[in-house]
Amino acid sequence: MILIDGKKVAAEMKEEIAAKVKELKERGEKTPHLAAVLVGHDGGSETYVAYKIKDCEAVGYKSSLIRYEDDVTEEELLAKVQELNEDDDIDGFIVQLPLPAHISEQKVIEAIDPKKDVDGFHPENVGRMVIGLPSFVSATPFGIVELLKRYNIETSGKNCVIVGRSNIVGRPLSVLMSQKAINATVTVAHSRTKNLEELCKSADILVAAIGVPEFVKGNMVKEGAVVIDVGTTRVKSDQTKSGWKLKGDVLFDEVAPKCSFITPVPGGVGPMTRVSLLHNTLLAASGEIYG
Ligand SMILES: NC(=O)C1=CN([C@@H]2O[C@H](COP(=O)(O)OP(=O)(O)OC[C@H]3O[C@@H](n4cnc5c(N)ncnc54)[C@H](OP(=O)(O)O)[C@@H]3O)[C@@H](O)[C@H]2O)C=CC1
Ligand SMILES: Nc1nc(=O)c2c([nH]1)NC[C@@H]1CN(c3ccc(C(=O)N[C@@H](CCC(=O)O)C(=O)O)cc3)C=[N+]21
Repeated sequence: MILIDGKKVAAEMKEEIAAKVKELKERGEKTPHLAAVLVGHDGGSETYVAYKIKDCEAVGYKSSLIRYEDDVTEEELLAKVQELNEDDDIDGFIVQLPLPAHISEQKVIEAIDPKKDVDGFHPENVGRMVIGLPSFVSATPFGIVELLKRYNIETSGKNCVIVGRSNIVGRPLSVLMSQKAINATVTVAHSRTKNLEELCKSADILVAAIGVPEFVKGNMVKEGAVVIDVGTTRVKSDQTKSGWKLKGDVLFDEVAPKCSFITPVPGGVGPMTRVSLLHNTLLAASGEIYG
């Protein structure tokens, strides 16, 4: 069993990005600038946005954080998106999800200029990705594919089962995994899927992206499978200083001994999501996607 070290791969990618930023600066070009919009005080969102700012500093980007309280109106938020779209200094920005219930996430996502949509959530980027055109690809699926590549994991002709069909993870990952460069045969499972246990057991590559802690048990995994655990659920714990513990969607101790490769939580997919956002920001700054 090989433990996939997402933290290490992400650190390598960060170094590659930092080197490119250094070159840009030496050529006298603009410093890449990523902005993040955070609404409210959700613990998870606060953590992820704080990481994003730290990551930007580490590779030499400029970063900005725009904060709103929970009671911000949709109008105010849309006006800010417009302002960020028009701000020439900002190369890319993200609006952290989830948003409060009175704000339409879809409206906000569609208001983002696709050229600055480094999350890859705008329908234009999703559509371009589906037909294989240059696009910003959602950070988590991009990070997962990068992990498979860097560990030289064979994907061609393999049965890939993805549990979860969200717009930010499961669905875009299913598209990437079936593309010609990857060539997996993909099945997308969800809460209405029948015989999920058997289906998972048929997977050469099993991806769990559901948000149900320790859902995937040992008896659901084929001997020699590659298991990618996307889930990150914060559960209360009296064993940690913070009072929280992060749990994946995979019951690691049962599943790991059966795997050829497995990602841990934390330290697997999460760090790859973060570095993929940095990757997309560099693409946005260089105009490589849209010219
Ligand atoms: N590590 C990282 O970088 C990231 C981690 N995450 C984590 O990944 C997890 C999933 O996130 P996200 O994709 O946004 O989640 P969503 O809640 O948007 O989607 C969850 C998906 O899982 C399916 N599902 C839920 N319960 C079951 C079940 N019991 N059996 C089968 N399918 C089920 C749902 O089915 P249906 O559609 O039928 O409702 C849905 O398609 C979360 O823990 C999240 O925190 C998310 C993004 C990045
Ligand atoms: N607009 C938007 N874009 C996102 O990309 C986005 C979002 N909204 N909303 C929430 C989800 C979730 N997400 C994660 C990012 C990093 C880790 C991560 O770094 N995890 C670490 C541990 C983090 C910790 O210590 O809490 C790990 O797994 O090792 C996890 C999850 C991005 N998301």
